[in-house]
Amino acid sequence: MSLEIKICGLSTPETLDAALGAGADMVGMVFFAPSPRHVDLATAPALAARARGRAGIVALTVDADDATLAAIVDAARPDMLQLHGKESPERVAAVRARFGLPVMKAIGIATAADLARLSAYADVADRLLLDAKPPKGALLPGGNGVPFDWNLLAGLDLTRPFMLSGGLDPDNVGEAVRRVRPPGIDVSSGVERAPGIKDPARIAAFLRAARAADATESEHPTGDKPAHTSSARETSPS
Ligand SMILES: O=C(O)c1ccccc1N[C@@H]1O[C@H](COP(=O)(O)O)[C@@H](O)[C@H]1O
Repeated sequence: MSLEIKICGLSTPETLDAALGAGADMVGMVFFAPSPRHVDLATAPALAARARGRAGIVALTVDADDATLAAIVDAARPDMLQLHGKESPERVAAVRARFGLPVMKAIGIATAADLARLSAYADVADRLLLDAKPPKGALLPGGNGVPFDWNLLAGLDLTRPFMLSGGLDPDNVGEAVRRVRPPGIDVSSGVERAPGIKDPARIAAFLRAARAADATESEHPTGDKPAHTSSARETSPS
């Protein structure tokens, strides 16, 4: 299965087209007012219509209540919900049941202790997004452009597919793909020229570098099969 690539925080038709044209598998819209990438409910339908059928549409929310989620689902008709706040496993399960959409739960990683939280979420989410924990004082829970120590993922054995994120950019994504060999990757600020302003050239460079590393790794693996693939199933939580 080839690497799935998500470009997140797209908020204009031009940059959305850049991501689609460069071959992104998923495109993310951020519904979180403090973010410079925030998309409002009036803008979302046209953006989503542009992407529909060409890439998976992911709606990113942060600790949103049911009414807010309902409005977002109504406006964007996403293919997947990304929960990027402090949602508990119970809340993830409830959102999934209520909206009937696959859910990707973001988990902040800073130390090995953070990995202990993964299995509870793997039981209820369709996918996990392994992101860096926000730096102290950060205004956003994600989209901060900081990586975490990928060595922490060595030997990880997950029952769900995951996406690697946090501080990826066109220069480091090849190394990330070769070292971690994640099923998917996600990027936001690393393909911007300024906070919230996506750069079509950086989007294309990111996809090129990631695809090249994935192709090389598939043809000439440089290491052992990563442990996280040993039991990962493409099934959904019941
Ligand atoms: O992008 C945002 O503005 C954002 C806001 C609130 C929560 C998450 C957000 N983005 C997600 O964070 C990861 C990592 O971002 P980055 O690549 O390090 O900038 C990104 O993939 C988004 O899914």
